[in-house]
Amino acid sequence: MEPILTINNLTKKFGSLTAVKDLSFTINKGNVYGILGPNGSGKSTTLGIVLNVVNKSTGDFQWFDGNTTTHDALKQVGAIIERPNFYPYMTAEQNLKLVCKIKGVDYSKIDEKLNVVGLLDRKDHKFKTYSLGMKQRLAIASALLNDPEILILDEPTNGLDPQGIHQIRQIIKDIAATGTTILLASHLLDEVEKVCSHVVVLRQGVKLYSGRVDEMISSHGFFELKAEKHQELLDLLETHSNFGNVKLEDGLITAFLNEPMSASDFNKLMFDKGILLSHLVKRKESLEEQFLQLTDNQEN
Ligand SMILES: Nc1ncnc2c1ncn2[C@@H]1O[C@H](COP(=O)(O)OP(=O)(O)OP(=O)(O)O)[C@@H](O)[C@H]1O
Repeated sequence: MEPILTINNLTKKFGSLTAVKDLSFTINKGNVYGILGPNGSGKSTTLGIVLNVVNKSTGDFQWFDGNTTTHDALKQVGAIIERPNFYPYMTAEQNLKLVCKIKGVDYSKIDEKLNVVGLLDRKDHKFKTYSLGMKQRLAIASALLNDPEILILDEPTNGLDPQGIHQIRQIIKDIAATGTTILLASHLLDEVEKVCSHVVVLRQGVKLYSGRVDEMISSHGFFELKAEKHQELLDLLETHSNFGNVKLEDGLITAFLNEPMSASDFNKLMFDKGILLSHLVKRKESLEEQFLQLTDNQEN
């Protein structure tokens, strides 16, 4: 496996607040990674550090094989960590020409990248006439102009309507299918499930889980769960054939998942009953526990 980004024991403090704590993970070439966590869990801070816009406190990170400086490595990184910002009275094409000049990229890339994001037929329209979704797609086209090794996106579907969300997710998948590595931050489990192959789950700056998305919840084993609608959750688990050994102790429910279950089926089950989990811990083995925090996954 070819490493794109390796993060080792990274910590970031803002005064007395620890935004990222002792975080380690590796991004390998060709995969789609999500950093998943509720607001304030340290996602943007982590992205900011590896993109050199936020200073780390302690720990380390290295791009690629570690033989390139961060400054040089970032020339092979496309990133969108802010709201798309282009000249409003210039067309999409004119805006991208400016980006090409700054990045030293040939204009011939413009049509190619506008095509990737489905904006080729709108390239003569002024940026200010674009919808939010189109603005985000233009930002993606812009980030792709120099054919980056990795595309980094912070909350790529925030504020978009369902159609806009669907389009952006599909575009990300299309880009990934061409071999570009993707790293996106999201507070939506749904987004990570639909788009990502791998995930790093953060809560209050601490890594709770990292690994494949499909292994996050799908394999059978013991779970600890908590929800406000306590009784409903108990009833659901007790009557559902795929759960056994359901117990309640000190407000914490434990259950055994008899058969593998996809994360989306699991969430649908909870969602249909109106149950919002505040805590879900999967006990993979008795000694090694893997934690998942799904607190705000269904609020949107
Ligand atoms: N420049 C800063 N100064 C002080 N505190 C900060 C600064 N930037 C972030 N923080 C704090 O660090 C913590 C992590 O913030 P961060 O933005 O990384 O979280 P996040 O997971 O990206 O959440 P969100 O989706 O809300 O941006 C938060 O408590 C935030 O208030």
